Amino acid sequence: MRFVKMQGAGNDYIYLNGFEEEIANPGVLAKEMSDRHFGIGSDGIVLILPSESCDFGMRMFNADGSEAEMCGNASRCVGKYVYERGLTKKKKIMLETKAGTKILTLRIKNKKVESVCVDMGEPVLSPEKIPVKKTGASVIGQPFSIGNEIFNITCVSMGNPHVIIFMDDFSNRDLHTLGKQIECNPLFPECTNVEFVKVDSPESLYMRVWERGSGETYACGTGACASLVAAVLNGFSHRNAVLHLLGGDLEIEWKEFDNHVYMTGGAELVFEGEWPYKG
Ligand SMILES: N[C@H](CCC[C@H](N)C(=O)O)C(=O)O
Repeated sequence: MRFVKMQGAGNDYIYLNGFEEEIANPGVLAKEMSDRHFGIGSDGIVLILPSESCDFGMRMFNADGSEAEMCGNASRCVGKYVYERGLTKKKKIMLETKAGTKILTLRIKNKKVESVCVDMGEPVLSPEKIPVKKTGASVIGQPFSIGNEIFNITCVSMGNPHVIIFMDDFSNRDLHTLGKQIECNPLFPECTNVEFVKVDSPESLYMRVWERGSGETYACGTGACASLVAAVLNGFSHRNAVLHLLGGDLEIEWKEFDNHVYMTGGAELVFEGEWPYKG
């Protein structure tokens, strides 16, 4: 099976072309391929698929084999893949995901995709839709205790669940332990992605992420969008800010006129190859 490994802000996935390959058991494949010692090594796999309602479809599986509704960094890489490999000539691409249709706008330079802006849609704040076991219209800066510490949490869905914790400094914190403890806490019936955010200025935020199903990754596009929304709701940032992640920067804007969040960033090919059929 042919595969392509790509990364967006260091969030690396293996992309499989569903137009050419029969991909049975993608969850099992995701676990095997993602293994950094016995496989190719990645944060998960992404299937690029035909779609009846859109130009293309995308499905994404975490490194543990679980399927996520949406992946921001992968959506930009899919844009680069389909354009540069001649699957489309369009620079505005409708992408079907489990979290609805996302619109990609490609910026092209010398026939290459230089960056992609994704209309990520509206953030979801209602606890039962995220889901988070809380009452009320939203969860913004509410206390949540883990071990003997109390954190203020803000919950946002960008098609997939996110909990955002603002910290003055996360450089000497054990985010792995904290991330693991929060990811499948009973408060989150479908588990959650966890973002730790340090506000640098109203236009600049530092973020680290513990992803549901993949652990710490270098970046998370939906997480960056959710963090910006959380920062605005808590009065920490403007509606347009740069999110600095371990693997690079993303520009996020939560527009007032349509309530949609727009994410702009790069997408890069790492390498491609062939995966042997096993069994
Ligand atoms: N890294 C991805 C999100 C993966 C989300 C996944 N870990 C889940 O929701 O289970 C992004 O760029 O948006």
